[in-house]
Amino acid sequence: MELDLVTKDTSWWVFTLPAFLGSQSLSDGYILFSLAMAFLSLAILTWAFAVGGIAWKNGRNRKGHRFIPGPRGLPIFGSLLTLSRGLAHRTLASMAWSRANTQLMAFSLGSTPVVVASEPHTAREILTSPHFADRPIKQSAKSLMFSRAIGFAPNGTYWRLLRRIASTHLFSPRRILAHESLRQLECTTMLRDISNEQSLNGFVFLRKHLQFVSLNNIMGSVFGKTYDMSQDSQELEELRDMVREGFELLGAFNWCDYLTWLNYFYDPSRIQERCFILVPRVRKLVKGIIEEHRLSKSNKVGDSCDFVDVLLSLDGEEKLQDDDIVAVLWEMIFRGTDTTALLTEWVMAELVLHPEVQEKLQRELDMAVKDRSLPDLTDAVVAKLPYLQAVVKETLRVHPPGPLLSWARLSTSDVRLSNGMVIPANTTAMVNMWAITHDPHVWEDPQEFKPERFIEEEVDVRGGDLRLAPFGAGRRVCPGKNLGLATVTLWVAKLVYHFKWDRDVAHPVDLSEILKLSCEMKYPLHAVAVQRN
Ligand code: HEM
Repeated sequence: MELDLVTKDTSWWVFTLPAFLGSQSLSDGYILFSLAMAFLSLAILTWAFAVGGIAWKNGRNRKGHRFIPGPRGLPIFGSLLTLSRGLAHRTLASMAWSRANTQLMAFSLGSTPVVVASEPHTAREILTSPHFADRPIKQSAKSLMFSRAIGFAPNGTYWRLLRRIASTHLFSPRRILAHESLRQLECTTMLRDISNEQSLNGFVFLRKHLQFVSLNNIMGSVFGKTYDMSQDSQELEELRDMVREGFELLGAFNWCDYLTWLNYFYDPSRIQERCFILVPRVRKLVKGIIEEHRLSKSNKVGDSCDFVDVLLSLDGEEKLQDDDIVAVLWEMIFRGTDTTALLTEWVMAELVLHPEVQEKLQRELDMAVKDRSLPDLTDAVVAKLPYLQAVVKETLRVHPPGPLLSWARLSTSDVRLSNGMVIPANTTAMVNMWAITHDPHVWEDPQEFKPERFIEEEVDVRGGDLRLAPFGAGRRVCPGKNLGLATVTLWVAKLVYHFKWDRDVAHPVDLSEILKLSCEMKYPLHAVAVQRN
């Protein structure tokens, strides 16, 4: 409710301004000036009394017996200017640490009230509360149909149906196992391509290979269709271009999400316009694949069918409209490709920088293959290798792909926390996982890359332990976590078993980050791959 009022407060002048500007009379000029001054004074006064900034006016953050502290930011903008550029997770962590606001900090993004938790206990209370099972939806996500997909569908019957279908037919252990042969095949192709590139250039640009293999991987299990880099160039290029454009649009910081009145005249990145151009292209491609499935009438059942077959076979109350199927499939391509590729790239960068860790891992992998007299590594084998698991966990700790857990939550009613603070309804809630995993009160030597810490202590990274929950937690926890972990673990195992990875002197490893939809290496990894097996 409050959000609506704030929107009205700030947008009325957009309509009246042109009339005033057109006026010639002196008295109209005075009126314009007085109104502007009145508006400014009101904004400054409201801001001056609102801890947390303008969106927390009228004591929104004082509903509990402890108030929620936070920075005022600027009048009208709140903390928008501070957080619109750079690495928001690091800026928010510094703010929370320097003000001792780690439990919960309130701030304003324009007219949107936001809280951020930077400590495991409050993070758990937020993520696992049924009152935070909704998400605020960005303009671009809505325009790109994501409100009909799992990630942004409001908590309700439709969202529960989608989660149930996906959990049973895409993410269950049986389905993940059924698609192992595809993962193996794609990985073998990647290893061959890496070897070729190394021979040709003397180094490997790993991101290109990881992005391609992850796209093919998800296309295989979701659409039952994979691409050959050398043959399917047109459709593949179209798909890659659409994914790239979608990432950019979803990841872009859009001022209009927080200052809705800007919509009328300010869209420097042309986000709306580009979304409108992208959607028909996505529809055309995905609907084409759906039609192919309908025409093939293969009636595939059981483990051999892909996710499109499953969605098309739904009947009765479960039956989905074509547009909803497109949205669900499109989201899977999105979530399935970036996270796994970029996490693997971070792992490999750390292994290049820490040769002692790489050697220890190689010894573990060599032993696993030798002891079992295997020709190569499998999902079942790698899942039981403690050091490999520890290396992946340590990378998730140092470089969580979603440092702010990618997509925020929205409170649907006033929520009282155990510390006495009350988060009012309609508040955007974030968890700064990066701050938690870099907090010296939570992790010893948090800046150091030390996989051994996970050998000494078993930590559940799938949402059970909020000291390290890179997949979120609670009912909106990432449904692709097991698939993501199985994929990354297998790729890392094979990359390290088959090659020794060294630094490339011409391209030093740089761990700088860039925060888009996920947090990526700003400078992609280049390394020298020396064949081992
Ligand atoms: C390394 C891999 C991955 C990481 C780190 C990751 C991380 C996350 C995070 C942090 C969330 C938000 C959770 C929350 O709000 O509590 C999320 C949600 C989601 N993820 Fe993942 N993810 C990964 C892989 C995948 C894969 C492979 C897929 C699908 C193919 C996927 C599909 C989704 C979907 C659909 C949601 C929305 C869930 C909902 O709102 O109900 N993710 N992921």
